[in-house]
Amino acid sequence: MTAHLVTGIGELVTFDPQHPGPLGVAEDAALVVVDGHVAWTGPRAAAPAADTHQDLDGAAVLPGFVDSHTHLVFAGDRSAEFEARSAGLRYTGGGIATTVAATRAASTDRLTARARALAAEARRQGTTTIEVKSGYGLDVPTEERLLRVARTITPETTFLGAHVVPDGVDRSDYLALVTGPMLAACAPLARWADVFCEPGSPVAFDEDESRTVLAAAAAAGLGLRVHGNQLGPGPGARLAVELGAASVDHATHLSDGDVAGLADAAAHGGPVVTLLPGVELSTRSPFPDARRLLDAGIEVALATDCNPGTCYSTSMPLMVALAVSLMGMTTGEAVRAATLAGARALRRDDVGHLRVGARADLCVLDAPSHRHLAYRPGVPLARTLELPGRGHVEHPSPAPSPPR
Ligand SMILES: N=CN[C@@H](CCC(=O)O)C(=O)O
Ligand SMILES: [Zn+2]
Repeated sequence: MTAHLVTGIGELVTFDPQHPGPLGVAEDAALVVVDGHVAWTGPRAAAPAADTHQDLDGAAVLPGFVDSHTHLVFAGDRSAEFEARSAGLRYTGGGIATTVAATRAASTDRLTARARALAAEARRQGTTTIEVKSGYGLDVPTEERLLRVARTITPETTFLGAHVVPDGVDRSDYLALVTGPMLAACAPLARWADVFCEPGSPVAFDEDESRTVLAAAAAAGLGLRVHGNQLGPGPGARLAVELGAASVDHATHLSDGDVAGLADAAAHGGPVVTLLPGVELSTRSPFPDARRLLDAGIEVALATDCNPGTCYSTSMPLMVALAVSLMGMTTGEAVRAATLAGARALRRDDVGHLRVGARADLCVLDAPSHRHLAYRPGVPLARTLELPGRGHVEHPSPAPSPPR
């Protein structure tokens, strides 16, 4: 058992109540890692002896980012759709069909290489835990293939057969496929199931359809997540509460009733609300009001939603900067949302913090404080700290326990 000591940490964000403030910050700090886990944190002057040592010269260290919502496995390019939005085109979800066609036509090797490149890109910016959804296959063999690719990257895989109804397929036939043979083929490869619940969209799913999808997934042993309230008001957040989902994502258009329901549920481990500000940036839409959710006592997470249609970014630092400057979050709240709350959205307690026993997933900033993530937007300050003896694995989390 080798102990590795990290010193010269100007500011160490732990979320450990033994250190001051809501972020559990130790200053002029040190951290000891044993067997890939945090064994000790505290002031440099009190650090125990260790076998190996590195010094960070005053850098800030945070838990690695937890990106709890991505669609990394796809082929093709939708930069023309992005460009058309600058001429006033509204996002409706219609472009998903373009990605589905390109993805079906791509080889598994090509899909794997691209997804792994995106995961590595995320890791270079400090992301150490990542969720990956299917949803650009929309037939049984391709959805299964996408989940097999996703599992080479992360144990946090999500079956999103109910992304949209594919072109030329009858809605009720597709619902039967998603909740029948497709679910049977995909459930063994996934930890979670998700649905694009957006009754205003002709391609996504309404309340009854979404409830049917989620109930079938829960019966197959999957934990639940919901894409809801993205394009307009709708039942997504309410359904997430009703069905005990771990997270409702997007949540841009919430009614007072939605917020009250989420706040009531928050007291009993109800859904985390995962905001995806890169989507509002890319689709030129109004940003969600994070302040309203935080003031109601709701756990708010931030994630990238990396996908070719609504946000082609793997950058958690960008999401933090957007949340602070445009969504009413403090830098501390945004850092919590990108780490601890992301872990809660995945029902993980081994990541997203640096309490003793946590995985030693460390994000180091080329800056003295977490505040610089928002203060210096667009500057590549964050990286994953590779520790001796751990080797370089893209996302080395072990298979987590079942969600429910
Ligand atoms: N909203 C649904 N799905 C994705 C976008 C998919 C796409 O447009 O390709 C999202 O989370 O934004
Ligand atoms: Zn999404």
